[in-house]
Amino acid sequence: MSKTINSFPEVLTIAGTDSGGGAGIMADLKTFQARHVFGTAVVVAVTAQNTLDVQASKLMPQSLINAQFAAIAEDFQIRACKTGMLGNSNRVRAVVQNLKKYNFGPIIVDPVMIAKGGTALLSEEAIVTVKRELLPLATLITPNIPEAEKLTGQHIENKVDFQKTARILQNLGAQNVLIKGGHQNSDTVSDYVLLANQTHFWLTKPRTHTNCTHGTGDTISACITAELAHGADLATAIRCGKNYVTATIEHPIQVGHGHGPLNHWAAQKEGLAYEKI
Ligand SMILES: Nc1ncnc2c1ncn2[C@@H]1O[C@H](COP(=O)(O)OP(=O)(O)O)[C@@H](O)[C@H]1O
Ligand SMILES: Cc1ncc(COP(=O)(O)OP(=O)(O)O)c(N)n1
Repeated sequence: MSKTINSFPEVLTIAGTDSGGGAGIMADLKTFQARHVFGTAVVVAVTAQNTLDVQASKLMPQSLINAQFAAIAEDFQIRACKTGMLGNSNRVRAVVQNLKKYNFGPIIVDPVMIAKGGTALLSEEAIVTVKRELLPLATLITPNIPEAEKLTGQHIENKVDFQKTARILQNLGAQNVLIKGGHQNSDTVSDYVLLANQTHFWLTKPRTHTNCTHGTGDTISACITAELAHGADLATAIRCGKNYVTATIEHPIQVGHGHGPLNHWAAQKEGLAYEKI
């Protein structure tokens, strides 16, 4: 007789798909799988994308977004969730309404705006909606440098700028802030964390010189979501996210001809696989 294993926390990603398998919902689900949580998804947008560029995209009708939320709420006990590509103001509002309606645990907001190739994944007008309506729901917001600059109007060049910007994001309503430093021009990559209780710290790793960094933002936020669902405290979850994404970048795989995807097997090789099963 087969034995049912029922010890995987259930989590949710609310984002866009990437036909090339490297970013968006695809990166989230690969990370969830590697971190031993059961991943579900609300598809807000579909993109025709590969490692070279985003070639087309379509936003899902709001009724279908609502229906996906309802289907998940009816059948799963979501312990933590994250948002990614949300497209435009109406879709951001639809997501906000659903997040208020259902209790899906801690909300990790990755305010995805622009793909590596330069394509906008969030309309300019929607940035204000994210700021006013989504940010106050965020347990943690995880912008990269350009996203943090857009949300706050603050230019980020040095460590003090990171700190000021994180404080502005908290004043806008996000409880905790992680500003990712991948877009710096340096031999190390430093991310800055400001927690709700004002504890703050830097997470610094050597920069890997590779073009296989497609999906890094999705991956770190998905890993943090998974760890929170396992019951980790936020600081531990963020440190784990940083270790996980670093491992996936440090051991590149050869897929596609542009910005390659991450190696989601790498973290397991490094003994970072979740032990509690
Ligand atoms: N070349 C790299 N080497 C090591 N870590 C990196 C590299 N590029 C990005 N990271 C890390 O990956 C995560 C995502 O970074 P970032 O590129 O800033 O965000 P996004 O993918 O959203 O643009 C961060 O933790 C960052 O420090
Ligand atoms: C559908 C979709 N969602 C998000 C992204 C952006 O992913 P991110 O990890 O922030 O960065 P790059 O993929 O641009 O490196 C995406 N491209 N597609």
